[in-house]
Amino acid sequence: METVIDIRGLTKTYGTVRALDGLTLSIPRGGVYGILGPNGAGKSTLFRTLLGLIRPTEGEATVMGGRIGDPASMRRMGSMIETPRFPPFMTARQVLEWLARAHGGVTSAEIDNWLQRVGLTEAANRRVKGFSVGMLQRLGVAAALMTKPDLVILDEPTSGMDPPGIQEMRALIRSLADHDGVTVILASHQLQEVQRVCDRVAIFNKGKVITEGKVSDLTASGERLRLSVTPLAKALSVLGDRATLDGDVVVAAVPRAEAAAAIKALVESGVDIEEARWIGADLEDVFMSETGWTGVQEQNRAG
Ligand SMILES: Nc1ncnc2c1ncn2[C@@H]1O[C@H](COP(=O)(O)OP(=O)(O)OP(=O)(O)O)[C@@H](O)[C@H]1O
Repeated sequence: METVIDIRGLTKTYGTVRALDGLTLSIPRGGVYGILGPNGAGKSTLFRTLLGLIRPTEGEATVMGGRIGDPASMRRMGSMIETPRFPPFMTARQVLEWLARAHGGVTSAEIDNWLQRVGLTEAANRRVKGFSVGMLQRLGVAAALMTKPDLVILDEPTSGMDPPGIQEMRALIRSLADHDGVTVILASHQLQEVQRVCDRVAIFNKGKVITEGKVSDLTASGERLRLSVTPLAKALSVLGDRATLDGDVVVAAVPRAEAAAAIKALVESGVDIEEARWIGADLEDVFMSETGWTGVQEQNRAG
């Protein structure tokens, strides 16, 4: 596997807080890679470290073969960290022209193309001080990509966007990976979006990677058998702690290899099975089980 980022034992401490705690991770070239984790898990700290904005306390990382801060590697990397800020009196086009002059090698046709790809053609000549958060995010993405990086890091690229904006951003991110050959690394709390757009993800907690893999593998490993049965109580007692009740159906965490035996046990106990089908876990289920988060805990906190 060709990698764009190799991280070995990266630690960043702030006083007693270990924002990154011996983090080790390799990110493959190509595709869209998601970094997930609850608030404070260390996602932004990792991005800032990779971009050379903060120094790690221990450990090392290479970005496209170069050490952190290596100018040749940094030139091949674009980024948008949090909602970007631009001089408010400039128009969107002026912002890109200004950044293009600083970087060099970006034509005005390319600026037009990026304005169009991020959906800002109509707003191109409006001052950014009137822009919504979502519009600033789009302009930030155009600014990050205009210099034709091989790798782009996007921290919460859809935060503050409305559903159509999120959909457009998803299509843009996919097209960057699929048609422009850019490796996209993004952090997001919007797990449904991540599941739709990312090829692989790493789930962080407390400065460490707790799970990493292809989205399809992670969600397949959480498959459940969904059973419409009567009587419910009998089915629950036969399946034991493998089963939970979801409304009026039983959801059983039974491996495929054991499914036939579980169904036979139900039938032999006098349970009628009206329907049995497999349902995949979604990324939210995987995230919650890996990070130990439960809806009940969250409701208790809110209450
Ligand atoms: N400059 C700083 N000074 C002190 N502590 C910091 C600093 N930056 C981050 N931290 C702490 O480091 C930990 C990791 O923070 P970080 O912002 O990397 O998490 P995150 O996963 O990006 O969170 P979020 O999802 O909320 O953006 C947190 O406990 C945070 O409070």
